[in-house]
Amino acid sequence: MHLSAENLAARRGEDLIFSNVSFGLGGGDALVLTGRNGSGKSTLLRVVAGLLRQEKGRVAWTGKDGDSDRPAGEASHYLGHRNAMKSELTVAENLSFWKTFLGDMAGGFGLGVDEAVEAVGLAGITHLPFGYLSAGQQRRIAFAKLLVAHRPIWILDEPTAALDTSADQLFAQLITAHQKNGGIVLAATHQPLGLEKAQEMRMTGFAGVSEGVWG
Ligand SMILES: Nc1ncnc2c1ncn2[C@@H]1O[C@H](COP(=O)(O)OP(=O)(O)OP(=O)(O)O)[C@@H](O)[C@H]1O
Repeated sequence: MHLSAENLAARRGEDLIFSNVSFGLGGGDALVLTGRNGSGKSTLLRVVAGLLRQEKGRVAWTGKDGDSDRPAGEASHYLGHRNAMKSELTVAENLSFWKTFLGDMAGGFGLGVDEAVEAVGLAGITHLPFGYLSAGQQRRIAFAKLLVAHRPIWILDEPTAALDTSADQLFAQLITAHQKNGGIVLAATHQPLGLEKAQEMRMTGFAGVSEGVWG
């Protein structure tokens, strides 16, 4: 499996936010985007997820079965700043909706709703409306959405915002487990996620990017 981005450029409104961004990730790889506020991290994630059209360049993934040059969004989970859950529905109803709506892609199976909630440390609250949960609990349930349907690519925008230290560690373990299963992770963050073997790409706005290794 391979996710590749070549010479991407993106515009928001009138402004070119970045250009000439390229990377290639294979199964098990993680790329962490860092950089100041407004440097274009969320914009790049949204382009890769297929939620925003790029100005230039291409992004594509090739599946295990040789299914090549497909839009990366087809194979991705996207966890944005917002949690994509309905406040008035219960946790179980929200996650069941996503499990049915997304379904599993070839190559893996999502967890059941109860198992996924347990995996994010919140067993026993699936009957509560999502809107009753604390900000950190809501973020944990949003993360459980990644577990209920199989997608090889996880695109994560500030996944640990509003989380306590134990949740930070839990998310790092879940992301690492995804990598060990051959998954790809692309994440934007202002704080180290504690991932093993993650590459870093520092977004510097229109001036370009520099690459290094995180941790
Ligand atoms: N809809 C829009 N129209 C015009 N400009 C936008 C729009 N959305 C974002 N921008 C601008 O695009 C630039 C990049 O924003 P982006 O959200 O990608 O940055 P970021 O690196 O993720 O920032 P942060 O660290 O604050 O989350 C910013 O200058 C922002 O003001």
